Amino acid sequence: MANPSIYHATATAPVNIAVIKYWGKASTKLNTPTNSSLSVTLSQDDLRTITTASCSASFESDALWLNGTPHDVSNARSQACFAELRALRKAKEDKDSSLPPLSTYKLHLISENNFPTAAGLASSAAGFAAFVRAIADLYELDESPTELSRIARQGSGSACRSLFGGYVAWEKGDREDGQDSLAVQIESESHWPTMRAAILVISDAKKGVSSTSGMQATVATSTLFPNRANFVVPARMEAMKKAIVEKDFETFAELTMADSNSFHAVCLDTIPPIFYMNDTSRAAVRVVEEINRSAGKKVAAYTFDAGPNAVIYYDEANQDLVLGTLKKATSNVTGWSDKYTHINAAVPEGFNEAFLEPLAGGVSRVILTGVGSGPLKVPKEKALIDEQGNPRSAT
Ligand SMILES: Nc1ncnc2c1ncn2[C@@H]1O[C@H](COP(=O)(O)OP(=O)(O)OP(=O)(O)O)[C@@H](O)[C@H]1O
Ligand SMILES: C[C@@](O)(CCOP(=O)(O)OP(=O)(O)O)CC(=O)O
Repeated sequence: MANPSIYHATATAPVNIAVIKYWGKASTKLNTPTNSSLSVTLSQDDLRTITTASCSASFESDALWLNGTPHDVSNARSQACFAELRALRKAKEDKDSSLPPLSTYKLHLISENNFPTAAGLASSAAGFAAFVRAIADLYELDESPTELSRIARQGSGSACRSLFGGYVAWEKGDREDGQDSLAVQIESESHWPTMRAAILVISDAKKGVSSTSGMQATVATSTLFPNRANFVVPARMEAMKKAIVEKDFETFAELTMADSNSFHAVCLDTIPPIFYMNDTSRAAVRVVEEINRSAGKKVAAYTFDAGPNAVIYYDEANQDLVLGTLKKATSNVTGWSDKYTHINAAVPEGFNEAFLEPLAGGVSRVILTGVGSGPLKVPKEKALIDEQGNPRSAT
């Protein structure tokens, strides 16, 4: 028999990979950034978090199960998200006394990522976006994704961008209280639907230096950093928005690669230095540069987050050039199945094949995906809880 006193809602949320990177906090308490950033939301057909938010008068404490294991929610970031969402629900209940008092109930969240957690594949972004979206749906909140992004930002900065599909900016904001540090959609996924991303998984181990501690060390010690945050990124944000609006892939590629390199340069300039890229990552950079050189124009753009994995953006029009080359180097790894059997493993004319070998051995898996939508509602019957409120798996 269903337990009528358990309320629940389920949502999925996407990963986003920044092309102008967030690196540096203006306030660690508010989790506001030193610079604005901009990302592409990736398709949930390939990478997604699914989260069921449930609440009941019978629950004794707030709790989260992540991939089947209890996960701490006593940290300030999760607590900030809970508190803000409860306050919005409470305001609704105060206006309408017929509403059940969900804001007074403890929350149980059950969440699953269908990709490695804490491995530089933006799990915290999809994770906190799904966390906030699912609770907002449970509470039937009317706030817009931009308003909810202010809450998700406090869970993990990059999460604020995962509340939208397509091309998303996180405007750093200027206010002391962080209220204007929000995500906005620049263009939806349908504006430039031919944008594709090939992720080369070089390591799915948990990374050595977390983004949070890494960026704080950079702000504290890098002399290159103020120039990046105050001058380089603001100009790039404007140029990147224009490139996206105009669907100008060459400019998009130039800016994406330059910004990834600038971010990893300030990491190297941190004391002690932080290395996220490894030899295989650098081999991926050389392969992309060689694809572009031999094609005579920029048809591919690499970017690396706080880990060694490469994300390579390209336009579907150049799929054969880009995927053909990547397939030639990595055809033995998983990810090339089904939809990609027709891609001929071949390099562009004039491509120097000596660049392929250093990449070949270091890639463990490819994930071939594209631009995608923001969070989605999941029907009640697919919730990650059973009728008694116990966790159950999505698969
Ligand atoms: N589905 C989820 N629900 C709630 N929290 C999550 C979820 N997935 C990940 N997280 C949180 O994010 C943390 C991992 O974030 P971390 O920044 O270390 O790695 P990452 O996001 O995979 O990498 P990066 O942000 O550098 O790309 C987890 O330990 C957990 O606290
Ligand atoms: C390199 C990045 O991926 C850093 C992401 O940092 P997080 O959003 O994980 O950091 P916290 O706010 O401390 O949780 C660049 C980016 O996504 O913009």
